[in-house]
Amino acid sequence: MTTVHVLFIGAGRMARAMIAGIRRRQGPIHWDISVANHQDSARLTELTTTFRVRAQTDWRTAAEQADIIILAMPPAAHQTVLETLSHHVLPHQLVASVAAGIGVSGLASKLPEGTQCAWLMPNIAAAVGESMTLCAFGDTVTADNREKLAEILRGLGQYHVCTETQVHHLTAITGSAPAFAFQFAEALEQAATALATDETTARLLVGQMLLGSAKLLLSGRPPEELTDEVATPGGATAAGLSVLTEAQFKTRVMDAIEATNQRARALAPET
Ligand SMILES: NC(=O)C1=CN([C@@H]2O[C@H](COP(=O)(O)OP(=O)(O)OC[C@H]3O[C@@H](n4cnc5c(N)ncnc54)[C@H](OP(=O)(O)O)[C@@H]3O)[C@@H](O)[C@H]2O)C=CC1
Ligand SMILES: O=C(O)[C@@H]1CCC=N1
Repeated sequence: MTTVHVLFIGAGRMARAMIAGIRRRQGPIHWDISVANHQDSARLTELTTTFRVRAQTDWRTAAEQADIIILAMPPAAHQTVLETLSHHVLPHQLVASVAAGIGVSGLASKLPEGTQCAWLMPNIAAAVGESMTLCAFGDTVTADNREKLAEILRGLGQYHVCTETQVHHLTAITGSAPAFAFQFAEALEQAATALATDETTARLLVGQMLLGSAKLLLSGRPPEELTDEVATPGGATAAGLSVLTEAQFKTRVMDAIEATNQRARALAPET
């Protein structure tokens, strides 16, 4: 079995979800994973014991051994880290960032010319192998490194290769929208507990309802058609849908998407 060395710089929520996803998959590669963060040593200890990863107090040492370096830290931390990394990165290595707004061109512009770069936009469901991850590759990435990264992304769930511009526009849809879905779930759970049941039951009812709805969507049927199938003409669901329409539900969702993507662009360091 091939061993591939992966270094995560940043050990927060996204790194944890990705490592959990990678460790779930029984694929053709053995992943030797190192993890570094800024200062939270308790976090590194927790990751080490849970996921068989190596904690690194100085990522520069581990960077030399890495085949793939994944930047999983806030966009604002990239400038300094990339400046240092540019003195260490080697031509055969792949540098990938999951930071919102960063862009594969932004990444490449701060590293030596020809450095192999990729920009990923996973989501938190990577932890359960159900992320919808976007991936934009830089021009210089070799077929071998594309395949290695693809193997990581298969561990996280589904992935979709697209352009950098598409990742900018779709960040809110795949990276952030799980939080919107969780807010919807929270509102439904609150209604369920206020009206009829306990919290555990409410979680099951709402979670299974969302899972079933997602499966129907993934079967390829359009949401308008599925909505019509639920809403019997003149029936109960139609009354609830009118309230959402009155509140301009779809417009508000679009506003949230735009605000998210704008903020992502603003957080990224200038190229
Ligand atoms: N959370 C999500 O669902 C998603 C997040 N992302 C992206 O993932 C990235 C991380 O987000 P998230 O995990 O939520 O954030 P967290 O705040 O949970 O984690 C950030 C991590 O980065 C580390 N860090 C900060 N500065 C540095 C530095 N200079 N050098 C090394 N490590 C550093 C922190 O270390 P310490 O704790 O020691 O300070 C921490 O481990 C962001 O760029 C975000 O845009 C992308 C898609 C989804
Ligand atoms: O909130 C954030 O900035 C990150 C980007 C996508 C999801 N979380």
